[in-house]
Amino acid sequence: MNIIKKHLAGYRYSVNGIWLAFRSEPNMIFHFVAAIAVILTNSLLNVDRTAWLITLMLIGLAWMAELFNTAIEKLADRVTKEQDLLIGQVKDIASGAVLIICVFAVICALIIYIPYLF
Ligand SMILES: Nc1ncnc2c1ncn2[C@@H]1O[C@H](COP(=O)(O)OP(=O)(O)OP(=O)(O)O)[C@@H](O)[C@H]1O
Repeated sequence: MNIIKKHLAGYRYSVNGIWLAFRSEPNMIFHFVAAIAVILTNSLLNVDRTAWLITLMLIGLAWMAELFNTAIEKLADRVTKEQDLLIGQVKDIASGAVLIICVFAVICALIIYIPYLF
């Protein structure tokens, strides 16, 4: 019973983490709007099951990258808020991870949607 309680408490912390990221990171709103746009486009174009799977995975990966980026930024700010070369590099690399998944998501979206449009 204790194990189940602990496990369920873990979900509460995780959901709290997602909520905190939404509150502290404006980019999360962008990712949310992009996810809604993708879901609407998929429905309007009536895309096949594979396209749904790929786009949903990309949404998940983009959100995951943004959450890691937000966590790393917070940790970096805890280390120091002074200008620091390494902290700057750490933040740039974390934000680069988000950019990479977003660029590949756009490329995948073009490959998936273009045949449905023309
Ligand atoms: N303490 C620091 N020392 C050196 N450079 C920093 C420092 N804090 C931030 N920077 C630089 O400023 C950039 C933006 O950092 P900031 O903490 O404002 O993130 P942000 O604008 O929320 O980024 P993101 O859009 O990725 O969420 C970093 O990528 C880094 O290049």
